[in-house]
Amino acid sequence: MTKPIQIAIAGASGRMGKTLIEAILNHPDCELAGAFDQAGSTSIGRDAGDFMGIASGIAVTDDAEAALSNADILIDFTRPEGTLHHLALCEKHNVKAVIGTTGFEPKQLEMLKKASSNVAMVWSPNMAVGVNATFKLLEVAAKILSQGYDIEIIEAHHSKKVDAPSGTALRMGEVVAQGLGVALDDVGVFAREGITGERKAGTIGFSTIRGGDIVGDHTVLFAGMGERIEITHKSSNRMTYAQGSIRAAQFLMSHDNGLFDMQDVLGLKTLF
Ligand SMILES: NC(=O)C1=CN([C@@H]2O[C@H](COP(=O)(O)OP(=O)(O)OC[C@H]3O[C@@H](n4cnc5c(N)ncnc54)[C@H](OP(=O)(O)O)[C@@H]3O)[C@@H](O)[C@H]2O)C=CC1
Ligand SMILES: O=C(O)C1=N[C@H](C(=O)O)C[C@H](O)C1
Repeated sequence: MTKPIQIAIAGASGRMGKTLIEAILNHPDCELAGAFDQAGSTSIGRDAGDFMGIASGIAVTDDAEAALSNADILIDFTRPEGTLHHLALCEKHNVKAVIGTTGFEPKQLEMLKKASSNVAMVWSPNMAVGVNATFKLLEVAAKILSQGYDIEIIEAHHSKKVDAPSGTALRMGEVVAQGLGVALDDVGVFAREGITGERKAGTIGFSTIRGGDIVGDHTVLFAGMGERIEITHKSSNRMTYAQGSIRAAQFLMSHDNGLFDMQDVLGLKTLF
């Protein structure tokens, strides 16, 4: 019998933190090794399973190092500055990391990549299997529709989301741009207001919707003359992100260092 994977959760009281704790407590091959959050969070000192009426035996702490001390893997869905701090602790304590946080500035992303030379890490803006399948579909669509189609990416999320466009929308833009043989930095259009002039051919536009409890919708629109193609993914439950994160944790158990994404975890890079 293989030993259960010991997993610590950062941002334990967040939307994803709680979903991850629920997924781990219900998973036959994983154990909750620690749960932590920021000092001052109302969850500190409470049992990590409190919100679902379960006694997990793990108290939420504001001592990240203590929470990581018995962990094989950290799963972190917090904010870029928090994630980078936690990664430094992972380096110190030889803990692998599954990172779902989005909204990194380019400099912060460099720091994350640097940490992966010592920490085995999966970082993906979206852990859901369906979204990663959609990335693959977009790769193909962009190649077929590279001429004569205007490309727009529309995303919608709940009112509490703090970054825009979503990490997933940006990754979709990167995948499409790569399919077109250009860099997203050169063709991305992130805002339109006033007299914008006609749409410039070859650009990729982004639109953001924020409202209510929308878990996460993404559409890539290829608008041609006389026809439109829309590739859409809609999330209705955060558990898909949590289950994907656990698959990422299982994948990392056989790696000592390096930066991977969900395409690696799901074996999609070599599919076609
Ligand atoms: N890759 C994927 O599949 C997905 C990624 N995400 C991303 O995950 C992140 C979290 O999303 P969500 O759970 O909705 O957000 P929440 O705001 O619900 O949760 C964030 C958690 O992180 C904590 N936190 C905030 N700032 C810091 C910090 N500087 N250091 C340490 N902890 C901090 C919060 O604590 P406090 O409450 O005290 O502020 C809270 O517990 C976002 O970047 C989001 O885009 C979300 C879903 C799927
Ligand atoms: O903040 C969220 O909720 C989500 N964030 C991720 C992103 O920015 O792409 C993934 C998912 O869309 C939910």
